[in-house]
Amino acid sequence: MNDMSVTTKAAAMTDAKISARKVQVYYGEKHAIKDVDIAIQPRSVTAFIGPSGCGKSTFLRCLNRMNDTIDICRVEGNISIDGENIYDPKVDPVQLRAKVGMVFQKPNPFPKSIYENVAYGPRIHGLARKKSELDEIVASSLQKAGLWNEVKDRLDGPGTGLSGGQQQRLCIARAIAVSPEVILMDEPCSALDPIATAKVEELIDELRANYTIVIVTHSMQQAARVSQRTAFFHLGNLVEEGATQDIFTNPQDKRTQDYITGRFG
Ligand SMILES: Nc1ncnc2c1ncn2[C@@H]1O[C@H](COP(=O)(O)OP(=O)(O)OP(=O)(O)O)[C@@H](O)[C@H]1O
Repeated sequence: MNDMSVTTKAAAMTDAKISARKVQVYYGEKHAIKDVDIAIQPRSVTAFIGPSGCGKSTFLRCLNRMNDTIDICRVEGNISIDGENIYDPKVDPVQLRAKVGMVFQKPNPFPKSIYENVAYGPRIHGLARKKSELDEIVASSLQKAGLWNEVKDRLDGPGTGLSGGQQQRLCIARAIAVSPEVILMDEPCSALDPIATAKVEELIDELRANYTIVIVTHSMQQAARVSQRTAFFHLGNLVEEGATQDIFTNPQDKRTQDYITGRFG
Protein backbone atom coordinates (compact mmCIF):
# COMPACT_ATOMS: atom_id res chain seq x y z
CA MET A 1 0.00 0.00 0.00
CA ASN A 2 1.37 3.34 -1.00
CA ASP A 3 0.84 5.97 1.65
CA MET A 4 0.28 8.92 -0.66
CA SER A 5 -3.22 10.36 -0.82
CA VAL A 6 -5.05 10.15 -4.14
CA THR A 7 -4.64 13.87 -4.87
CA THR A 8 -0.92 14.11 -4.08
CA LYS A 9 -0.43 10.94 -6.09
CA ALA A 10 -2.22 12.46 -9.10
CA ALA A 11 -0.10 15.63 -8.81
CA ALA A 12 3.09 13.58 -8.55
CA MET A 13 2.09 11.60 -11.66
CA THR A 14 1.71 14.84 -13.66
CA ASP A 15 5.20 16.13 -12.77
CA ALA A 16 6.79 12.75 -13.13
CA LYS A 17 9.48 11.83 -15.63
CA ILE A 18 8.36 8.21 -15.39
CA SER A 19 4.94 7.04 -14.27
CA ALA A 20 3.95 3.46 -13.77
CA ARG A 21 0.41 2.31 -13.13
CA LYS A 22 -0.81 -1.12 -12.18
CA VAL A 23 2.36 -2.81 -13.37
CA GLN A 24 2.43 -6.60 -13.11
CA VAL A 25 5.36 -8.75 -14.12
CA TYR A 26 5.19 -12.52 -14.53
CA TYR A 27 7.97 -15.03 -15.15
CA GLY A 28 5.85 -17.88 -16.49
CA GLU A 29 3.41 -18.53 -13.62
CA LYS A 30 5.41 -16.56 -11.07
CA HIS A 31 3.89 -13.17 -10.26
CA ALA A 32 7.07 -11.16 -9.54
CA ILE A 33 5.72 -7.58 -9.54
CA LYS A 34 2.24 -6.90 -8.21
CA ASP A 35 0.19 -3.86 -9.07
CA VAL A 36 2.98 -1.31 -8.79
CA ASP A 37 2.17 2.40 -9.12
CA ILE A 38 4.99 4.91 -8.89
CA ALA A 39 5.84 8.40 -10.10
CA ILE A 40 9.56 9.01 -10.57
CA GLN A 41 10.63 12.64 -10.42
CA PRO A 42 12.92 14.19 -13.06
CA ARG A 43 16.51 15.17 -12.29
CA SER A 44 16.68 13.35 -9.01
CA VAL A 45 17.88 10.01 -7.70
CA THR A 46 15.30 7.39 -6.71
CA ALA A 47 16.57 4.33 -4.83
CA PHE A 48 14.83 0.96 -4.93
CA ILE A 49 15.48 -1.01 -1.75
CA GLY A 50 14.14 -4.22 -0.28
CA PRO A 51 15.13 -7.78 0.59
CA SER A 52 16.65 -10.13 -1.96
CA GLY A 53 14.14 -11.42 -4.51
CA CYS A 54 11.53 -8.70 -3.82
CA GLY A 55 11.53 -7.56 -7.44
CA LYS A 56 13.74 -4.44 -7.46
CA SER A 57 15.75 -5.46 -10.54
CA THR A 58 12.68 -6.84 -12.29
CA PHE A 59 10.85 -3.54 -11.91
CA LEU A 60 13.96 -1.54 -12.89
CA ARG A 61 14.23 -3.58 -16.09
CA CYS A 62 10.62 -2.70 -16.95
CA LEU A 63 11.66 0.94 -17.28
CA ASN A 64 13.71 0.38 -20.43
CA ARG A 65 12.05 -2.84 -21.56
CA MET A 66 15.08 -4.97 -20.77
CA ASN A 67 12.62 -7.66 -19.66
CA ASP A 68 11.63 -8.02 -23.34
CA THR A 69 14.85 -9.99 -23.73
CA ILE A 70 13.67 -12.65 -21.22
CA ASP A 71 11.39 -15.12 -23.04
CA ILE A 72 9.21 -16.17 -20.11
CA CYS A 73 8.74 -12.62 -18.83
CA ARG A 74 5.43 -10.80 -19.35
CA VAL A 75 4.79 -7.18 -18.35
CA GLU A 76 1.28 -5.73 -17.94
CA GLY A 77 0.05 -2.28 -16.98
CA ASN A 78 1.21 1.11 -18.12
CA ILE A 79 4.63 2.75 -17.95
CA SER A 80 5.12 6.13 -19.54
CA ILE A 81 8.09 8.40 -19.86
CA ASP A 82 7.30 12.06 -20.52
CA GLY A 83 3.72 10.92 -21.02
CA GLU A 84 4.56 8.41 -23.77
CA ASN A 85 3.65 4.75 -23.20
CA ILE A 86 6.98 2.93 -23.60
CA TYR A 87 5.19 -0.36 -24.32
CA ASP A 88 3.35 1.09 -27.31
CA PRO A 89 4.11 -1.08 -30.37
CA LYS A 90 5.36 2.07 -32.14
CA VAL A 91 8.22 2.42 -29.65
CA ASP A 92 11.54 1.00 -30.83
CA PRO A 93 13.19 -0.68 -27.80
CA VAL A 94 16.67 0.14 -29.15
CA GLN A 95 15.86 3.87 -29.26
CA LEU A 96 14.18 3.59 -25.87
CA ARG A 97 17.33 2.06 -24.35
CA ALA A 98 19.40 4.97 -25.66
CA LYS A 99 17.02 7.38 -23.92
CA VAL A 100 16.88 5.17 -20.82
CA GLY A 101 20.44 3.91 -20.34
CA MET A 102 21.50 1.17 -17.98
CA VAL A 103 24.52 0.43 -15.83
CA PHE A 104 24.86 -3.08 -14.44
CA GLN A 105 26.13 -4.66 -11.25
CA LYS A 106 29.37 -5.89 -12.75
CA PRO A 107 31.24 -3.41 -14.95
CA ASN A 108 30.94 -4.84 -18.47
CA PRO A 109 33.12 -2.85 -20.89
CA PHE A 110 33.33 -4.20 -24.44
CA PRO A 111 36.64 -5.94 -25.23
CA LYS A 112 37.70 -2.85 -27.16
CA SER A 113 39.61 0.36 -26.53
CA ILE A 114 38.43 2.97 -24.03
CA TYR A 115 37.65 5.27 -26.98
CA GLU A 116 35.63 2.60 -28.81
CA ASN A 117 33.64 1.71 -25.70
CA VAL A 118 32.27 5.24 -25.59
CA ALA A 119 32.14 5.86 -29.37
CA TYR A 120 30.18 2.71 -30.19
CA GLY A 121 26.72 3.95 -29.16
CA PRO A 122 26.93 7.43 -30.78
CA ARG A 123 28.20 5.76 -33.96
CA ILE A 124 25.35 3.23 -34.26
CA HIS A 125 22.79 5.90 -33.38
CA GLY A 126 24.29 8.27 -35.99
CA LEU A 127 24.98 11.03 -33.46
CA ALA A 128 28.23 12.22 -35.07
CA ARG A 129 28.70 13.26 -38.70
CA LYS A 130 32.48 13.28 -38.61
CA LYS A 131 35.42 12.04 -36.57
CA SER A 132 35.93 15.36 -34.77
CA GLU A 133 32.32 15.28 -33.55
CA LEU A 134 32.74 11.73 -32.31
CA ASP A 135 35.97 12.73 -30.53
CA GLU A 136 34.05 15.55 -28.86
CA ILE A 137 31.27 13.20 -27.66
CA VAL A 138 33.83 10.70 -26.33
CA ALA A 139 35.75 13.41 -24.45
CA SER A 140 32.68 15.09 -22.97
CA SER A 141 31.12 11.76 -21.92
CA LEU A 142 34.34 10.73 -20.17
CA GLN A 143 34.46 14.15 -18.51
CA LYS A 144 30.87 13.87 -17.29
CA ALA A 145 31.68 10.39 -15.94
CA GLY A 146 34.64 11.83 -14.02
CA LEU A 147 37.11 9.62 -15.88
CA TRP A 148 38.72 11.93 -18.45
CA ASN A 149 41.81 12.91 -16.47
CA GLU A 150 42.59 9.29 -15.71
CA VAL A 151 42.28 8.03 -19.29
CA LYS A 152 42.91 10.94 -21.67
CA ASP A 153 46.44 9.70 -22.46
CA ARG A 154 45.42 6.08 -22.98
CA LEU A 155 42.22 6.24 -25.03
CA ASP A 156 43.52 3.49 -27.32
CA GLY A 157 44.21 1.17 -24.38
CA PRO A 158 41.72 -1.60 -23.58
CA GLY A 159 38.66 -0.75 -21.46
CA THR A 160 39.16 -4.01 -19.63
CA GLY A 161 42.63 -2.81 -18.53
CA LEU A 162 41.09 -0.24 -16.18
CA SER A 163 40.43 -0.85 -12.47
CA GLY A 164 36.92 -2.05 -11.50
CA GLY A 165 35.85 1.42 -10.39
CA GLN A 166 37.25 3.00 -13.56
CA GLN A 167 35.49 0.35 -15.66
CA GLN A 168 32.19 1.20 -13.97
CA ARG A 169 32.72 4.91 -14.70
CA LEU A 170 33.56 3.91 -18.30
CA CYS A 171 30.21 2.10 -18.46
CA ILE A 172 28.53 5.24 -17.14
CA ALA A 173 30.36 7.28 -19.85
CA ARG A 174 29.13 4.77 -22.43
CA ALA A 175 25.55 5.26 -21.24
CA ILE A 176 25.93 9.07 -21.22
CA ALA A 177 27.40 9.13 -24.75
CA VAL A 178 24.03 8.51 -26.41
CA SER A 179 22.44 11.46 -24.57
CA PRO A 180 20.08 9.56 -22.31
CA GLU A 181 17.49 11.29 -20.16
CA VAL A 182 17.21 8.50 -17.62
CA ILE A 183 19.99 6.28 -16.24
CA LEU A 184 19.05 3.01 -14.53
CA MET A 185 21.68 1.54 -12.23
CA ASP A 186 21.38 -2.01 -10.93
CA GLU A 187 23.61 -2.27 -7.85
CA PRO A 188 26.37 -0.33 -9.64
CA CYS A 189 28.79 -0.43 -6.70
CA SER A 190 28.38 -3.99 -5.51
CA ALA A 191 31.60 -5.13 -7.20
CA LEU A 192 33.59 -2.06 -6.11
CA ASP A 193 35.79 -1.28 -3.11
CA PRO A 194 34.83 1.57 -0.75
CA ILE A 195 37.00 4.18 -2.51
CA ALA A 196 35.66 3.34 -5.98
CA THR A 197 32.16 3.24 -4.49
CA ALA A 198 32.60 6.73 -3.04
CA LYS A 199 33.68 8.01 -6.46
CA VAL A 200 30.68 6.49 -8.21
CA GLU A 201 28.36 7.88 -5.52
CA GLU A 202 29.85 11.36 -5.98
CA LEU A 203 29.34 11.00 -9.69
CA ILE A 204 25.69 9.98 -9.22
CA ASP A 205 25.19 13.09 -7.12
CA GLU A 206 26.64 15.28 -9.91
CA LEU A 207 24.70 13.53 -12.66
CA ARG A 208 21.33 14.14 -11.07
CA ALA A 209 21.54 17.79 -12.18
CA ASN A 210 21.00 16.57 -15.75
CA TYR A 211 19.56 13.08 -15.60
CA THR A 212 16.79 11.16 -13.89
CA ILE A 213 18.50 8.34 -12.04
CA VAL A 214 17.00 5.16 -10.61
CA ILE A 215 19.32 2.96 -8.58
CA VAL A 216 18.78 -0.49 -7.11
CA THR A 217 20.87 -0.97 -4.01
CA HIS A 218 21.24 -3.48 -1.22
CA SER A 219 22.87 -0.86 0.91
CA MET A 220 20.53 1.31 2.93
CA GLN A 221 23.48 3.58 3.70
CA GLN A 222 24.01 4.05 -0.01
CA ALA A 223 20.32 4.78 -0.59
CA ALA A 224 20.44 7.35 2.22
CA ARG A 225 23.62 8.94 0.80
CA VAL A 226 22.70 9.20 -2.87
CA SER A 227 18.93 9.37 -3.25
CA GLN A 228 16.27 11.99 -2.75
CA ARG A 229 13.41 9.48 -3.03
CA THR A 230 13.31 5.87 -1.87
CA ALA A 231 10.93 3.07 -2.82
CA PHE A 232 10.73 -0.01 -0.60
CA PHE A 233 9.71 -3.29 -2.28
CA HIS A 234 8.65 -6.47 -0.51
CA LEU A 235 7.49 -9.73 -2.11
CA GLY A 236 6.77 -7.99 -5.42
CA ASN A 237 4.79 -5.14 -3.85
CA LEU A 238 5.84 -1.52 -3.70
CA VAL A 239 5.16 -1.04 0.00
CA GLU A 240 6.10 2.58 0.35
CA GLU A 241 7.71 5.39 -1.64
CA GLY A 242 8.66 8.84 -0.41
CA ALA A 243 11.38 11.33 0.43
CA THR A 244 14.43 9.31 1.44
CA GLN A 245 14.69 11.02 4.80
CA ASP A 246 11.06 10.21 5.62
CA ILE A 247 11.40 6.57 4.60
CA PHE A 248 14.43 6.14 6.86
CA THR A 249 13.23 8.18 9.83
CA ASN A 250 9.47 7.90 9.73
CA PRO A 251 8.31 4.94 7.65
CA GLN A 252 4.55 4.54 7.45
CA ASP A 253 4.44 0.77 7.01
CA LYS A 254 5.60 -1.81 9.54
CA ARG A 255 7.32 -3.84 6.82
CA THR A 256 9.47 -0.83 5.89
CA GLN A 257 10.27 -0.23 9.53
CA ASP A 258 11.24 -3.87 10.05
CA TYR A 259 13.50 -3.77 7.00
CA ILE A 260 15.29 -0.53 7.80
CA THR A 261 15.85 -1.60 11.38
CA GLY A 262 17.43 -4.83 10.17
CA ARG A 263 14.67 -7.19 11.31
CA PHE A 264 14.67 -8.99 7.97
CA GLY A 265 16.41 -8.96 4.60
N1 LIG B 1 14.92 -14.44 -15.48
C1 LIG B 1 14.11 -14.88 -14.50
N2 LIG B 1 13.40 -16.01 -14.65
C2 LIG B 1 12.56 -16.45 -13.67
N3 LIG B 1 12.38 -15.83 -12.49
C3 LIG B 1 13.07 -14.71 -12.29
C4 LIG B 1 13.98 -14.17 -13.26
N4 LIG B 1 14.52 -13.02 -12.76
C5 LIG B 1 13.99 -12.87 -11.53
N5 LIG B 1 13.13 -13.86 -11.23
C6 LIG B 1 12.34 -14.03 -9.98
O1 LIG B 1 11.59 -12.85 -9.76
C7 LIG B 1 11.65 -12.46 -8.39
C8 LIG B 1 12.23 -11.06 -8.28
O2 LIG B 1 13.60 -11.10 -8.65
P1 LIG B 1 14.53 -9.82 -8.77
O3 LIG B 1 15.85 -10.26 -9.28
O4 LIG B 1 13.81 -8.78 -9.52
O5 LIG B 1 14.61 -9.37 -7.25
P2 LIG B 1 15.63 -8.36 -6.56
O6 LIG B 1 14.84 -7.65 -5.50
O7 LIG B 1 16.30 -7.51 -7.57
O8 LIG B 1 16.64 -9.37 -5.90
P3 LIG B 1 18.20 -9.21 -5.53
O9 LIG B 1 18.24 -8.10 -4.53
O10 LIG B 1 18.54 -10.54 -4.93
O11 LIG B 1 18.93 -8.91 -6.79
C9 LIG B 1 12.47 -13.51 -7.68
O12 LIG B 1 11.60 -14.46 -7.12
C10 LIG B 1 13.29 -14.15 -8.78
O13 LIG B 1 13.58 -15.48 -8.50
